[in-house]
Amino acid sequence: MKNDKIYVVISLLYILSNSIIPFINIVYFKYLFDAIYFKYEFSYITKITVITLIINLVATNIQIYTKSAITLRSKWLLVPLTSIFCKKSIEMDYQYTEDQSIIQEMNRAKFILANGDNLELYLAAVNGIFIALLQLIFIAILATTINPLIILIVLTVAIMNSIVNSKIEKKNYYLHKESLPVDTKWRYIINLANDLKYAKEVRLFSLKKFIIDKGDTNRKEYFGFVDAIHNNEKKGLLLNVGMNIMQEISVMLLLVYSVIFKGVTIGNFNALVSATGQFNNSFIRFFDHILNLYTINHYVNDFFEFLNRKSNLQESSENIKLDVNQEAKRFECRNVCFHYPNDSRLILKNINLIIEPGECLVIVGENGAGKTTLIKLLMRLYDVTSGEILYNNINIKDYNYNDYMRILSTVFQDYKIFATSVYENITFKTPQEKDYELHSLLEQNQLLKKINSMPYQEKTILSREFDSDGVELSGGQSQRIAFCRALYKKSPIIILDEPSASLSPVAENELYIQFAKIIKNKTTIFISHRLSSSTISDKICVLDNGEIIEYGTHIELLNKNGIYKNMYELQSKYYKDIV
Ligand SMILES: Nc1ncnc2c1ncn2[C@@H]1O[C@H](COP(=O)(O)OP(=O)(O)OP(=O)(O)O)[C@@H](O)[C@H]1O
Repeated sequence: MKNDKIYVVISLLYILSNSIIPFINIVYFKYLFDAIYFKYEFSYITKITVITLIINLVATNIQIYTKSAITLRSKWLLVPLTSIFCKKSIEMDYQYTEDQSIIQEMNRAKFILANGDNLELYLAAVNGIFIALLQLIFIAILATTINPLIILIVLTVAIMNSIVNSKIEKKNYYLHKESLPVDTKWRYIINLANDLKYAKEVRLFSLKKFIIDKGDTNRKEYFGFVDAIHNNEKKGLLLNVGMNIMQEISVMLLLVYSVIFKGVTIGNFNALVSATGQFNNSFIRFFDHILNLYTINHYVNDFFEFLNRKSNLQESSENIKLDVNQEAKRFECRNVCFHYPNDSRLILKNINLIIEPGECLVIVGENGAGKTTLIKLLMRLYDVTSGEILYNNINIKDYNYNDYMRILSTVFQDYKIFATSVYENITFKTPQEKDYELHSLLEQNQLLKKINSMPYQEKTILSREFDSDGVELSGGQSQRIAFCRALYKKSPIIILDEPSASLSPVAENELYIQFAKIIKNKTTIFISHRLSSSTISDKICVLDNGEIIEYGTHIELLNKNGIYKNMYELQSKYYKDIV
């Protein structure tokens, strides 16, 4: 209704035209047979025939027009619904993207949109229910005026059939639900063969057999579910056929009895035969549609459950505004402890840390020490389990969430380059003729020469997926694009999670020197495994098993003769050895 009011009007016309046709025809034949049997005048027969024909003609035309309009509009409805889904997917908490149960819920919600037929089927089921219901009402009224017992028999059998079918559909929905993760896994496996991201690993580690065997094992498991679904359907069909045969025999016997002993006319006999057939058909369709609706409704429920999923981030009534143009302020972690929602293991324990405005802090530590997790908390991708994080002496939960996101810029370890132009990849704006800011950023990050050599300079698409003139950048070049993106955002705080992972040591060194020039007054927090980066930092924080074990300047930590000094000396020894 919200997205397409005309659809509702068209549907009403469609429902009315479809439900009236069978009823009119049964009534027509009733009068026709009686007219022939009782030898009515020919003009009477002509009159009822012409009226029936006109009604049929008008109703059929409406039916044809509305049916095609409905098909078209149901397809169109996919567009606004997909937008709603995309909007929610983007707005939902980041932490949900790491939660398997929510990823599964999202996949089930996608089911209604993924294949346009599902939405069409859903809408057709809604219309079908109303059509069948109106047909049932018309025919029941007609048949009851002649012999109510017949409707009773047909109704009983139809209800029994429907109960059997609904039980089977319910079982099948749960089987299908169970089969979905298996199917998703299969899609992931076959994707490994086609997705060029994995092309190198697949070839170098001879993964052909590994992938195909895994795919085959998975399919066997999946077909176990498909088999069970088919067996259920077979059982249901057998029961339906048995009950229908019994119903037809008893109705026929009753009708013959009514004609011989109860004086039912030949017109009424014919009307009852047609009415029971039609009633049966309409009832089966009515329940078929209800079942379809019931089954798809599970997915529609998943769709709405996903849309209605509330944010897990703790809301604060404060909603304090932040100005993105303001200078950086002080960050403070006070007794911060954290565990992930699906795991009670404490990943961060009593973190106390101050990051002064404009300071450059490097977080170092072994794999799994909790560095990225600490950054996720600073970025409010997760809320702390206990303790608090303050920005400008105010708990970060009290700021308007979108404002808070705006003051942060990030380059992740697994940053993504989008299949769009250099310009859009950095600015996320529609291209302008001359963007001097972008130009100088490209220059500072040593990308200008490369970009100028591309077929359409900054308008060149950074992928060959849709465009043969597109360009695939190297890891280091892509990382520089990600840097430009973070700097173009002009936020006072920059967070970098292993920003130099794809750079050579020389390039890394150059990047840090330039970076130090560019960031000037910004607060910078970054994770790095290469300790050469820590020489440009103001402070270093060493994390071990979720705890800060050392904190201070590069010189202070070297003098401390602790873990940092060991790590640093080990790494510089490698560099020297290489040299
Ligand atoms: N979404 C998650 N759910 C549950 N546990 C997680 C999640 N993400 C990370 N962890 C766990 O938290 C711990 C710390 O991970 P984190 O990524 O913060 O470490 P890190 O110091 O950044 O490691 P690395 O240097 O390898 O990137 C690890 O034991 C990891 O398994």
